[in-house]
Amino acid sequence: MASSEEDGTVEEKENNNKKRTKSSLATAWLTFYNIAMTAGWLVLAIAMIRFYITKGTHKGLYRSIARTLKFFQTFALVEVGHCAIGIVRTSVIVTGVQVCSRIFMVWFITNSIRPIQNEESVILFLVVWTMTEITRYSYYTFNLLHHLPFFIKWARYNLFIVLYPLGVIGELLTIYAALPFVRRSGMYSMRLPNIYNVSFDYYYCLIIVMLSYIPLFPQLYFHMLRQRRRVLHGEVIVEKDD
Ligand SMILES: CCCCCCCCCCCCC/C=C/C(=O)SCCNC(=O)CCNC(=O)[C@H](O)C(C)(C)COP(=O)(O)OP(=O)(O)OC[C@H]1O[C@@H](n2cnc3c(N)ncnc32)[C@H](O)[C@@H]1OP(=O)(O)O
Repeated sequence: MASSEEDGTVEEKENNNKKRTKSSLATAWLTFYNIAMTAGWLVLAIAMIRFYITKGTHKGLYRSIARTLKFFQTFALVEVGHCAIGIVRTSVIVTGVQVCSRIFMVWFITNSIRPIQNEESVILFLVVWTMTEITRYSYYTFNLLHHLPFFIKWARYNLFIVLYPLGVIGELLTIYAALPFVRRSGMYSMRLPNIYNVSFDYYYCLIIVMLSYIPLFPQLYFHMLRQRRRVLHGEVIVEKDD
C-alpha cells in the first residue's frame, strides 16, 4: 500500500517535471519567436519609412520590401502550429483564417500580379499590418517576460478597433484592382477541355474570396472585442468551442 502510494508520488513528480520542462521549452521558443517577429516587422517599418523619405513616392515600395514581407508573413504559419499543439490559448480556426488570408494576399495577389503592386491600397494594408504586428508581437514578448508596459497592452487591445477595418479595406481594394488583370490574363485558371477534365476560374475564385470577408471578418473582429473586454476590463468570457 505504502509502496504504491510512493510509486504514485514518484509518478506525479515525474509528470510534473515533464510538464515544467515542456512549458519552459515552450516559453523559451515563444519568447524567441515573438522577439524575431517583432524585429522582422520593425525592419519592414524602417525599410518603408526610408524608402518613402528617399524616393518621395510609394511607387516601387512593395518591390523593395517584398522579400522580407514574404519571409515574415509566411513564417507566421508557425502560429497555427502553436495553437494546434496547445502552447498558446488561441483557436486554430481563428488563427488559421487570419494567417491564411494574409498569406493569400501576399503570395497569390500582390506578389503574383505586378501591375497592382503600386496601388495605394497595397500601401494601406502594408502600413496597417506593420503597425498591428509590431504591437502584437511586442505585447506577447513583454507578457512572457512579465514586464508588460501598460501602453503596449492598451495599444494591442485598442488599435485593432480602427486598424482591422482599415486593413480589410486595403485588402479588398487590392483584390478588386486585381480583377481586370486576372480576367485578361487568365492566370491560375484552367479552361476546358484539358487532360484533367477540370475547369477553374481564378477570377471567380477572387470574387468568392472577397465575399467570404462578409461572414468571416465580423467573427474575427468580435473575437478581438471579446479579448479586449477580457484583458482590459477583466471580464470572464466563455468562448464556444471550435
Ligand atoms: C485561402 C484563402 C483564404 C481567404 C479567406 C479570406 C477571408 C478573410 C476574412 C478575414 C480577413 C482578415 C484580414 C486581416 C486583416 C488584418 O490583419 S488588418 C490589421 C489589423 N489586424 C489585427 O488587428 C489582427 C488582429 N488579430 C489578431 O490579433 C490575431 O490574428 C488573432 C488570431 C485574431 C488573435 O487572437 P488571439 O490570439 O485569440 O488573441 P490574443 O489576445 O492576442 O491571445 C490569446 C492568448 O494567447 C496568447 N498568445 C497568442 N499568441 C501568442 C504568441 N505568439 N506568443 C505568446 N502568447 C501568445 C496570448 O498571450 C493570450 O494569452 P492569455 O493572455 O494568457 O490568454
